[in-house]
Amino acid sequence: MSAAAAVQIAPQVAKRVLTPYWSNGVQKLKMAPTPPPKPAHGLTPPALDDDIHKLRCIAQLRSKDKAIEKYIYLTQLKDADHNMFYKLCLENMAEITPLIYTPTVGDACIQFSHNYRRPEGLFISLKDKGRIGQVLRNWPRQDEARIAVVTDGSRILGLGDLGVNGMPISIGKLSLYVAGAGIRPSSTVPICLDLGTDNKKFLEDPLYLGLRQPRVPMEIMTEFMEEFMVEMSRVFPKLLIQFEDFSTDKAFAYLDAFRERYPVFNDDIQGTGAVVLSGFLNAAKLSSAASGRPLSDHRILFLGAGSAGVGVATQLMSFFRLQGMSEQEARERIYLVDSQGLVYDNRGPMAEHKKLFSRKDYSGPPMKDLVQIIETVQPTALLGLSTIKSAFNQPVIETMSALNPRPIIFPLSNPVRLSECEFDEAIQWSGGRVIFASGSPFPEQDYNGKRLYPGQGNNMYVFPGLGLGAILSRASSVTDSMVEAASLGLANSLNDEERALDMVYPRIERIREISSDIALSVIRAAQKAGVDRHNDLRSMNDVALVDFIKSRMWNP
Ligand SMILES: NC(=O)C1=CN([C@@H]2O[C@H](COP(=O)(O)OP(=O)(O)OC[C@H]3O[C@@H](n4cnc5c(N)ncnc54)[C@H](O)[C@@H]3O)[C@@H](O)[C@H]2O)C=CC1
Ligand SMILES: CC(=O)C(=O)O
Ligand SMILES: [Mg+2]
Repeated sequence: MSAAAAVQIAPQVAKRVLTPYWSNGVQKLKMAPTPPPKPAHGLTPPALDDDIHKLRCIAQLRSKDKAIEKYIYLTQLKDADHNMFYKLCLENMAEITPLIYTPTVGDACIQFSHNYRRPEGLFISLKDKGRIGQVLRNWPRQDEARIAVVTDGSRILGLGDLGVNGMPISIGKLSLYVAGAGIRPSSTVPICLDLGTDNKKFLEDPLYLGLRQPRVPMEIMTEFMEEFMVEMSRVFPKLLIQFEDFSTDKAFAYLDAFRERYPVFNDDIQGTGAVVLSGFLNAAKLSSAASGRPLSDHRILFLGAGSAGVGVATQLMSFFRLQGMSEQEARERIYLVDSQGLVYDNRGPMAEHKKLFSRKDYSGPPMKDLVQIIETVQPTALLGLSTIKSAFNQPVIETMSALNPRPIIFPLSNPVRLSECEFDEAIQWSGGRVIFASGSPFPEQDYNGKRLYPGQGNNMYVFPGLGLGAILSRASSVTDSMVEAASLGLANSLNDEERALDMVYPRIERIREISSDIALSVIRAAQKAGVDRHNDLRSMNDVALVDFIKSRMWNP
């Protein structure tokens, strides 16, 4: 924020919007997302040098024992010197991503109200209904805004309803937009909506920074969301919106309600669908090479039928359809299991989002035991989006391994402590044959003298490139074809070395290169769908377009 912009904000307004309500004067107002200019000569030590300072910063980071302390250090570094923060991110992606994103961001959310130090992002609460536009106009960099990550805190990772403590998830995702796709930091807008919380512990916590009331009914939230989206499009006409970590009912409802009207996508449904399809395609190649089974013969079993599980199932189904299967054939490849067991028609009433994949070919008693379900379904792939730690136990993995020479097992729940299994367990119980990807990172393992690499099946591989492509093409909406293009762009981005190591996702260190490939595919898909508004890009060939994409990436 420029100094001029800072003085235009009446202090009492800035305080209301840019600090959570509960800070109530306890907190001194200080807004500084843009770093101050370089201090004049004499105001820094004589031997301060950027390259050496980088070593000093990484040493300070590594000197902290706890991940949450490292998170706090990095947050302060981002405030004080965002160039240095992003330099460290880009040069140490594998080390820093787990600190600014899952798993550590989960703890940062839980502790947000306790660790809060200074304003970052926009907080919009139920109390702002009727004047949301006025609140949005308090954002200091309106003209520059290109991407907002918006959460209502109702389902943060697998941690449940965290209310206004969900803000760090919007901040963390946007840091990955900057690091991973070169989105300019000043064009990112983290937003947390406060519609109350049903988290009893937070409601009783005197330090909790959100409204002290239960979540409002869906009808009231929908009126709020309508006003919010209209005002967002007025105040930020060039903005792409990513909905993040809304509870499943809201995630589907608001994606459906707004996706035709505004450039918006839901990361948990669509981003996760895209990233898991991509990893599944690479895993299926490895698995099919061992079993001789064609892609059309794979059967995928999901543990978890929420926004993420059904989002992935939908993406897989649409891919199978592109391969020439009928809708029914494609649907029949997929089996959902939720907290009540296998999802099938005769089980009784069920939520709308599960109906498409509800089985019609089973009508016996409820089937709850995962081993029994695996023996009945005989899946080639087992995907976990259930938030149930250790659900993929030894009998489950042994049963998958008895059925498949190379079982595909993806425990995708976040953060790491909710993962359905760990990498070393999956290796031991499958005799080293597992093809593995998880939502949060696990370390590489050695088994029988061979190094094995876990994939990270996390939407962080997709949303930066998808967002970059949508922003550069000025897409008026985010179509299914753009999401699919992002997924296939990622699947094709493995290089020879990664393929030789049986990896299903590329190394995270290559994220910039991957994001530019994904952005190219997304822009082409937007053009094909006719939703692009930057028509000059149409006449560029792919080489010129990739050069253009790279030239638009911000570098620290
Ligand atoms: N790897 C990635 O990129 C992503 C991972 N996720 C993770 O996926 C998880 C689920 O997210 P959502 O679908 O939005 O949540 P959700 O709460 O809507 O879905 C959870 C599902 O698991 C089922 N479930 C709960 N207990 C179960 C049990 N004992 N046995 C079988 N099923 C059970 C529920 O019935 C529900 O269908 C979260 O941990 C989230 O962090 C979400 C998005 C992206
Ligand atoms: C990765 C992600 O978006 C989630 O766990 O919700
Ligand atoms: Mg999410």
